[in-house]
Parts: sequence; C-alpha cells; structure tokens
Amino acid sequence: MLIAPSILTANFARLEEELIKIESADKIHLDVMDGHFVPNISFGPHISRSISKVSKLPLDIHLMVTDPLFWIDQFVFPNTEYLTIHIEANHTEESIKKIKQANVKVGLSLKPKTKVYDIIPYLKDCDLVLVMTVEPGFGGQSFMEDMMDKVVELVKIRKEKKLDFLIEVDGGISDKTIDICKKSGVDMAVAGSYVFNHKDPKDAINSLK
Ligand SMILES: O=C(CO)[C@@H](O)[C@H](O)COP(=O)(O)O
Ligand SMILES: [Fe+2]
Repeated sequence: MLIAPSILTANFARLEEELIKIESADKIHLDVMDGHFVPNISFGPHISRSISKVSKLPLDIHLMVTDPLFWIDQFVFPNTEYLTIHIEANHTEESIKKIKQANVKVGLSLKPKTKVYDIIPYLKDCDLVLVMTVEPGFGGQSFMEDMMDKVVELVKIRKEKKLDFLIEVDGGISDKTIDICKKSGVDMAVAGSYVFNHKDPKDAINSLK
C-alpha cells in the first residue's frame, strides 16, 4: 500500500519541518481548493511550487477546482507525478488532454455521490482513480465505508478491460480504516489528520503501511 500524506492538517507556519517528518512516505498529497468547487480555500501554485522545491517526494496533486483547464499548467513542477481533476468539474476531456501534454500522470476523482459508471469513458486515459471517502473540502472527517463498493467495482473493471490505473482513496484514513481499504483492493491511501495529528508522523506512516 502506497501512502500519500495530505499536508492539509500540517502546520503551515512550519511547513519545511512538517515535510521532513513525512520523508518516509511514498508521495506528498497536495489539496488545492478554489473556494468554488468546494466550500474551502487551501493554497495554490505559489505554495505548491515552494513545496516542490524542498520535498524529495513525488507530488500527488488533488485539484478541487471548478476550472482545472485554467490551473493545470501552474501545477506542473519537475516532481509533479499525478495531477488529479474531478469528473464533476468542467471540461474533463480537455483537462485530461492538457495533463498528458504536460507529461504528467492523469488522475480522475469522484465525489461520494458520483457513480463509477460516470467515469468509465475516461478510464482508458487514467493513471489513477481517486475515490473520495469523504465529501471533499475539509480534513478530519469520518471515513465512508460504503465507498469500498466503488473500489471493488473499479478492481473488476480494471481487470476486465485490461487497464492499469492505480486506485487511491482519500478521506478519513487511519489505522482503523486502512485494513478495509487494503482488503477492497486500494493501491494508494491519502492520510492527513491521522499522520499530522500523530505524535510521531513517521510511526503513523509505518503503521498504515
Ligand atoms: O481531499 C481531501 C479533503 O477534501 C483530503 O485529502 C483530506 O485532506 C484528507 O484529510 P483526512 O481526512 O485524512 O484528515
Ligand atoms: Fe485530497
């Protein structure tokens, strides 16, 4: 299981120290919120660029924005591995094309109320599918276990259609919820509050792994 800590719960006044604490993770998950697609504003390209310069880990960037087409280029850094857009946002097809043109891996995310059926036409272009296990917008919410049905469905579709995207979950991941994710077939888990509220974030990452 790959672990991508979300820095949303980190202390932003001491960001470099916080990044050092999660060096043993596989990726860093950056939650970009525009105050329109979700009812919250987090940070944008400027802070993301600074993070990209001090972190050695690949960036897994989760764009919770209404118009990804406008933003994509601004999040392409040398260590951007995934740029994930939402199927519920505008211009999905064009956005996927733009991410590919930037030589970045394509991620597509679905909110809890969105069905796997809706993303099927795009799966052939995806390197990653992000199943939200909370309503996007805030860290520290409770894990929605019923989202595991979507993970199981995606594992089946991936096999049937011989595709090779990773399946990621995001929201409410902790030592209590990671096992059901593993059993359902998740490849990568995002964890924010569990890692950054832990007295030793390195131990938290280890226990999830
Ligand atoms: O995308 C989001 C929230 O919209 C997430 O990445 C959260 O930031 C994860 O936080 P926890 O639920 O692990 O606290
Ligand atoms: Fe996220």
